Amino acid sequence: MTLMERLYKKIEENGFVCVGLDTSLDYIPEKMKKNKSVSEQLFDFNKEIIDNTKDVCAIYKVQIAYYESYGIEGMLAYKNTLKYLRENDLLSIADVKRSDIAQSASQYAKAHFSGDFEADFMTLNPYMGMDSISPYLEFIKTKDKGVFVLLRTSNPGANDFECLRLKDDSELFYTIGDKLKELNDKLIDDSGYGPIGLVVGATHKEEVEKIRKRYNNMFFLIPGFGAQKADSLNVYNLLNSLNGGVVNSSRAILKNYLNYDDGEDKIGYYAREKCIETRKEIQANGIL
Ligand SMILES: O=C(O)c1cc(=O)[nH]c(=O)n1[C@@H]1O[C@H](COP(=O)(O)O)[C@@H](O)[C@H]1O
Repeated sequence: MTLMERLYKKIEENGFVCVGLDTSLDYIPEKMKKNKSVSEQLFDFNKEIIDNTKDVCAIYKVQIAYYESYGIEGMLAYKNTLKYLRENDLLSIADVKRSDIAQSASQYAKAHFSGDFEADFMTLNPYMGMDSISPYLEFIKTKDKGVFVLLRTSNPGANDFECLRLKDDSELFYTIGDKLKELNDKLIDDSGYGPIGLVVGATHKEEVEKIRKRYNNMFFLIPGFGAQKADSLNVYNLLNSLNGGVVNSSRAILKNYLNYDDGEDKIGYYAREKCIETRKEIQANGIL
């Protein structure tokens, strides 16, 4: 089975939620931290989340900044989390948002598609141009990996550059999306899936249907639901196509336990409940 086939199978079996492991020591209860190194604290929290959510989510996204910010100890937890996911036949996205000249991009590809930090997918920033994306193709083809490229991000500042109007009055991000679609179309395999996905935030109501239609045969990574308060209807509209996508939620899942008196003893249980609730809220808009 190819990587994309495995991803679609996970979605079919477990639903479309992507659990974001944006893990911070600030969210980990003191009693769980006691007598442990920082890397153990972060990893043990992730393990609790993973063990309790693996049958109610499609994939995990590990946001690297949360680990880098703790130095070597954090990166040890990052490495061990990816290893644990791999060993348990679970899929991972390295949320690293890389962008660089081709030679450096090749090194990023090697760093995140092999060795200590190997993940199944990586997030990329396309603003340096297509030669900053193409070095990843070698790994995509030889190691069956995939990338998610930022298209329309969920933050308010997305409007600063992504939406700049070109001479023909179209917004800049559509030029980027069209180029990525062209590339992905060439890579679609016999199963009908391509390895280049788009990151489309669900916080921008106006254009979600247009984006979904225009890139109908591409897979979407959809952040913004949960802590960033995107409307569930936007998420539904972004998912609602043959090629669909996954919906990331990070803090709302990881910190759900804080809403309950017995939460500290049931961190994984409440993360699981939040995954199920997320799925239901989005599905309330229609059949997916
Ligand atoms: O690429 C991303 O994952 C991403 C793109 C985007 O447009 N917006 C966005 O929030 N993200 C990431 O998605 C996650 C959202 O986290 P929560 O807001 O806690 O659910 C974070 O890891 C962000 O870095």
